[in-house]
Amino acid sequence: MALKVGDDEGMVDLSLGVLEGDGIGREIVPATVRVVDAAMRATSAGAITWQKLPFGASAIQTHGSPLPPETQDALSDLPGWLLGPHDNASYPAEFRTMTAPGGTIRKRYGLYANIRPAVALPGVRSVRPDIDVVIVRENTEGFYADRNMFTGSGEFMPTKDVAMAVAVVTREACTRIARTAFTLARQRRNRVTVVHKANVLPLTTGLFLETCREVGHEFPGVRIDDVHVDAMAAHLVRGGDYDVIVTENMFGDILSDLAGELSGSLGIAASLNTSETQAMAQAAHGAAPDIAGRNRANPIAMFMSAAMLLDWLAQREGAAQMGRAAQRIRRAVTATTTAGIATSDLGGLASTSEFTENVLARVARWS
Ligand SMILES: NC(=O)c1ccc[n+]([C@@H]2O[C@H](COP(=O)([O-])OP(=O)(O)OC[C@H]3O[C@@H](n4cnc5c(N)ncnc54)[C@H](O)[C@@H]3O)[C@@H](O)[C@H]2O)c1
Ligand SMILES: CC(C)[C@H](C(=O)O)[C@@H](O)C(=O)O
Repeated sequence: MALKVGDDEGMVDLSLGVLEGDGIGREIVPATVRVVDAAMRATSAGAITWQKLPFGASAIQTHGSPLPPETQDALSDLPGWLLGPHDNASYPAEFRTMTAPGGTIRKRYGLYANIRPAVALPGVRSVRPDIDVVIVRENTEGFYADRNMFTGSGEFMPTKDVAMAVAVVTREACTRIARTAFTLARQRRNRVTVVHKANVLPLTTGLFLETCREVGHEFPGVRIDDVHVDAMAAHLVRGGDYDVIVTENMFGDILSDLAGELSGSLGIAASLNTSETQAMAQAAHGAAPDIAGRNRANPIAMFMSAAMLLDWLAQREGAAQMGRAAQRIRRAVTATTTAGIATSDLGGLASTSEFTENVLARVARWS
């Protein structure tokens, strides 16, 4: 792994990957690199060497694949990276039949836990200003699994008039994601809510629920309850108070977009994908082709995802200064929104670059 804790001060010498992706990724990812570098400098946390790797539509042009082998090889050796959103729906037809590249990366590197917090920011509009939940999404199975007994890969068509997708749920994957959720709840408000659909899918989501309940016995201080996914959608809008929500892959995909938008905008919905050894910062939102190239995208989700990555690396390596750099990014973002500066998705007037410059100024100001 390309991470060295350099000296007694905990300064790091670190290589991280950068995969810009498509659409607004080309705006928000370079902005994030600047913000992370500024926060590392301001906290004397050390230096990051960024490895820019081919990914997305531009990689189809240059390397014949949205996720070329050289990118995959490079990621194997890195402790972490920033992944911009891809606009796979716009790729040429032969690439649209493949698993979306973001999903492929999660499975290829075993990034089984997708941690997606939803919390409102000060100073900007929010449907649920009180929301403070973390959705822990199982990232490798369900309908996204690419091993099934019929084809060994995702969806298939037994005849030209019938299409099928087989959801895979294993006790092993449920156990590890449940442990992630309960461990996180211990650092928060000691409550885990399992979201499932066991009234209709008692074998697959039933196994998920049963396994989470079993794992709950390992964490006696943490309260556990469960809610059907359709009811959870209603409870989240209505104002239900939850702490950690653990759920399977596709339910987590949908509920995290809902929770992000309720907190203010999809543009602030951060996420971190992790295994035991690697982590990938990735906004929960997509490439937003409707606003791409117009300097209108909200970069907060990507900034906050990067802060989550720094925290994860800091914890794993015992490099406390990197945790301070993460905290510096979060404080600079909230100070900026508190000052009433926000992009249009949050009701503000700032462009992506104006918002970024404001955050950069605040990152430096406290040094
Ligand atoms: N993680 C990923 O890489 C990822 C996630 C979701 C969708 N996608 C892909 O992105 C493409 C577009 O998908 P979609 O339109 O369904 O979802 P989307 O998340 O790209 O956009 C949904 C809506 O949210 C807005 N939005 C999203 N991010 C924003 C931001 N940072 N700032 C301001 N507004 C923002 C968009 O303008 C749009 O109105 C598709 O090709 C899809 O497959 C990729
Ligand atoms: C584009 C797609 C692979 C992705 C998903 O469905 O997981 C997206 O919605 C996300 O949440 O990152």
